[in-house]
Formats: sequence, structure tokens, C-alpha cells
Amino acid sequence: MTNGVTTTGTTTTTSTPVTTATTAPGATPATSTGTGTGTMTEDQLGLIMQGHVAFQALWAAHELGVFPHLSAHPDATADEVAKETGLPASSLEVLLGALRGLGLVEEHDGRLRNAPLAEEHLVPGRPGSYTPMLGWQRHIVYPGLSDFTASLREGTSVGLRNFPGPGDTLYHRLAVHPELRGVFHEAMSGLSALANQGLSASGALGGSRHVVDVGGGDGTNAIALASAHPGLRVTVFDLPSVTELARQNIERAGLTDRVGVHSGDMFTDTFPDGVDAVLFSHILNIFDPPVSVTLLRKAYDTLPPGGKVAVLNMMQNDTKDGPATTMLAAPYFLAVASGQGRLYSWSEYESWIREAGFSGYERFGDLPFFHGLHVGTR
Ligand SMILES: C[S@@+](CC[C@H](N)C(=O)[O-])C[C@H]1O[C@@H](n2cnc3c(N)ncnc32)[C@H](O)[C@@H]1O
Repeated sequence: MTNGVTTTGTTTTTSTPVTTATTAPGATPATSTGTGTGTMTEDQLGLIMQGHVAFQALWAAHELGVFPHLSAHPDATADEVAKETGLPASSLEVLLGALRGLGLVEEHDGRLRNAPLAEEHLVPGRPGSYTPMLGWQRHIVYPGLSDFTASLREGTSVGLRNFPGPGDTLYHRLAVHPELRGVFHEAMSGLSALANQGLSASGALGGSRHVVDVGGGDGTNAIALASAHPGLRVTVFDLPSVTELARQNIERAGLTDRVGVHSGDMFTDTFPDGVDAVLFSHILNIFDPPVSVTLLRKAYDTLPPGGKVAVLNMMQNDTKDGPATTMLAAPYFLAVASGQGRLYSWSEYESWIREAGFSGYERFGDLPFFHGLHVGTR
């Protein structure tokens, strides 16, 4: 893994690959999607129109265990897959047609196998698997996004009506939807597991004594950080319905001596005393820019001189047209999660960290699944 661009103070230094501070290292250039360049094919346009069908085909294959079966039995015949999934032959033909059309499954001489990317990312339980995120798309993003136009018009999360309960955000409502809470945190844990190896490998928080992981969820990042840095203490700060989940995971990981939980609201409660680093992982994208700056200022006020703030997120490039995976993650925050927020660009995060008062600044690119890491030093 490369660390891409490093910017400290006002000086920008680069390590390989050479890039500029306005380009997300490792991010897929917008042109590679074919969008906005006049190179889109009719088939790509049709794929966008039927994007919901594409997802349902992916979801059905996941539910029916097609990818793990083909992984364990490459070169299976359609009859064998029909038997394994319990589908009538004609139904399987429909599903396989969709999967082959999407390039997820390949057929050679009547034998089926996962395409390389499906083999790498769609087999559950494998490091690098995207499958933990599928249930969240199916059960939360999908129903919520049916209200996207209304959310755009009203400038708020109309899609939240699909998840009745107390509070104005999905996170508060999940307190009364335990099954969906499990689905949500499985997804976040899966997404974080893809990216947090980059956080640990960067060494950005390796010299810290005690990190508070604000909105730390089920503890996935705290556990990874504490495992990578044996001298480090980490406290997961989250809503009460979530810290219990983190507590159980920390116990299972055997890290209760160094990783703890702290229940609270990140806006109304103070961060724990004595920390010398604050982590915001997949947090600042939930809110509008002034709110993000407020949270960064709160981190600044909590930290001693030399203390660090780390921001881990999927990154938008500075021209705000890609990568498509990041751009398509943003509508969910408006329509469902919080009624605000976006997947922001490299320069936006940098400017907020500086605006909050941090004098040192570094960025780390080339993190998996379109992620980047920003580190400010007080
Ligand atoms: C998108 S998840 C990120 C989870 C984790 N940081 C990660 O990267 O996997 C957002 C987290 O923020 C928490 N959260 C949302 N609003 C909060 C608030 N007002 N106070 C504390 N935690 C909050 C949610 O419960 C959830 O765990």
C-alpha cells in the first residue's frame, strides 16, 4: 500500500505515486466510468435505467448462495447450481442470464464460474468481501431511496418515514429496530474492515496513547487499531443502543483491558477526558459542512498540544465527478440517514481541519474501497 500524498503545514510533499493535492490518490478517475465524457454506450445507459434490477439480481444470487457455491465448485453446470439453490431450471436461467449480462458470472462450454471480481468480493466471509454491505443496501438504502425526489425537493430525509421511531436520524431510529440495527452495523463493520487496515498501516495514530473513536459503531475500528498498536487505548463513543454492541465485540476480541465504551451524544456530551487522539470514521460525511467543522473544533478543544484528529472516509475527488461509487453513496445521507451530508472531497476535509485550528495536516491515499485518511495535529 502506498501512502500517496503527504501534506504537512503549508508544504506539500509527495511519495510515489506522484500526484497533486487535488487528486484523490487511488481514486478511479471519473473518465473511467464513461460518464460525463460523451463516451457512454447505450448499454451503460440501459444499465443505469435498470440499476434496481441489477441490484436485485445481485441480492438474489447472494441470498441463494450462488457465489460461494461457484467458488467452492468452479466449473459447475447449471443443473448442479439449480440443485444447490433449489431453483427451477427456468428460474435459474433467468438469474444466470442477469448475472452473466452484468459480468458477475462467466460460462465456458456449459461450465459456470464466478468472474474474478465476484470471486474476490462477493464470497461471504472472505477478507475483502463486500457482502456485509448488501443487506444494508437491500433493507435500508433501497426502501429509503424510493423517496429520493421528495427528499431533494424538501431538502430533508423524507425516506426516514420508512423507519418509524424516535429521533431525527436513522441512527436514533435504529434504537427501536434491533434487526435493522444489526444489518446496519454489519455493513459498517464490513466497510470499515476494508479500509481500517490503511488506518493502522499509516501509523497516523501509532504514537498516540488514548484514542476516542467518535461514532465508533460496533467497535470494528477500535479493535483493529488496538490490535495493530499494542500500547494504545481506545474508547468507542456512540449512542447507548450501539455501545452495547461494541462492548460485546470488544469482549469477544479479548481487548477489554485496553478498549472501552462511552455512551453519549457527540453533540451534547463531552468527549472522554485524557484522550490525545480523536477518530472520526465515516462520521463527517453524515453532516453539512458547518456541523463537521463544529465537530472538528470540539476535537481540537478536547486535545492537548500535539494531539491528533484522524478522519477516515470514502473520498470524492476535487472535481466532484467521481469515483461513481462514492458519488452514489451521497443520496442515502440526504434521503435517509440524516437529511444532510455528502461524501466530501479531499480539499474540503483539509480546509475544515485547518479551519478548526489544527496546524499540522497530512493525507493518506490509496486506501481500499475509495477511502482516504486525513490527519490533523494540534
Ligand atoms: C456511519 S456509522 C460509522 C460507524 C463507525 N465509525 C465506522 O466507521 O464503521 C455512524 C455512527 O455514528 C453514530 N452516531 C450517529 N449520531 C450520533 C450521535 N449524535 N452521537 C453519538 N454517536 C452517533 C451511529 O450510531 C453510528 O454508529
